[in-house]
Amino acid sequence: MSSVAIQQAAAMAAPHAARKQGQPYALELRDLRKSFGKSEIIRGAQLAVNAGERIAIIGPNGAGKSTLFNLISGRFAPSSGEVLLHGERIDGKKPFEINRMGLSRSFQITNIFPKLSVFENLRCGVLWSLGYRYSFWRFLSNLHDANARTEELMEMIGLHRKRDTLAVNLTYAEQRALEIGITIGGGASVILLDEPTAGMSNSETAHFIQLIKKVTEGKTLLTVEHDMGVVFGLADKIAVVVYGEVIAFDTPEAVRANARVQEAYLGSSVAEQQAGGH
Ligand SMILES: Nc1ncnc2c1ncn2[C@@H]1O[C@H](COP(=O)(O)OP(=O)(O)OP(=O)(O)O)[C@@H](O)[C@H]1O
Repeated sequence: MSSVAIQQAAAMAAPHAARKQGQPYALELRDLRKSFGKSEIIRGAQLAVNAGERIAIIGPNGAGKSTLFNLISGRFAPSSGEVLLHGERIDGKKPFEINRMGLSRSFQITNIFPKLSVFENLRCGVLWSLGYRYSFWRFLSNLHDANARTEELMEMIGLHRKRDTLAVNLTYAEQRALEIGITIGGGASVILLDEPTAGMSNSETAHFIQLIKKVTEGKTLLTVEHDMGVVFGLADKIAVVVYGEVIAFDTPEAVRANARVQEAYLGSSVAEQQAGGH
């Protein structure tokens, strides 16, 4: 993506969602720490995300971005500190419990059922979220709603014409769209996407940024991202993670101008990537 396109996309990013007084943050990390053996990987991370904000988490390789996602989504329990979802503690809870509380993390493509159609894949996600696994009778009563919701999702992610296509026969970009459809299918209000455009061409990426914006409208979005075109096109705010700490959390413009960030990571990277046409 060219630097002009990046600036245009940044200008179009949603205005920052304001937090009403007394309302909890959609997601909050308080002095979060995680050690693997003797190595402390996350070192007192702090973050407070308002409902409806789109956040990109960036940082050098090995800074701890994926580990943060794993701590938030419940794959890892923190060594200490707190994770709050809409003001409720979720640290230490299991991934499915956190999912039920309204936070959904993108499934990897390997979690798409390759031999099921687009419709069937999406409906699995929707039915799961409606709780069909607890009761067959509930499953039957929910089926109508689930079908309607699935049709709506298919339209939203632009795969309605591929309704009966098996997931294995979709293009890579279509599979990633399906993955996002499954992630948002359950109606979660906080969505975590791990490098959603990785492996896509420039034109696919530009299209996908718009798709992500559309399907996460009104939701809180966190992405881990390396591509600065995606970061500046998608994010209301950027969290810069360096060595297990959030060293800056601000608007793209402010982060770009932040001396500590430039020194630690971003200055050269943005300049290089923009010059490189990303
Ligand atoms: N399960 C684990 N056991 C031991 N060490 C781990 C584990 N998971 C991550 N680490 C270590 O934690 C550090 C941070 O890794 P992490 O994957 O979170 O970084 P990252 O910022 O996502 O990097 P990248 O941008 O390269 O994906 C690395 O040194 C990694 O080796």
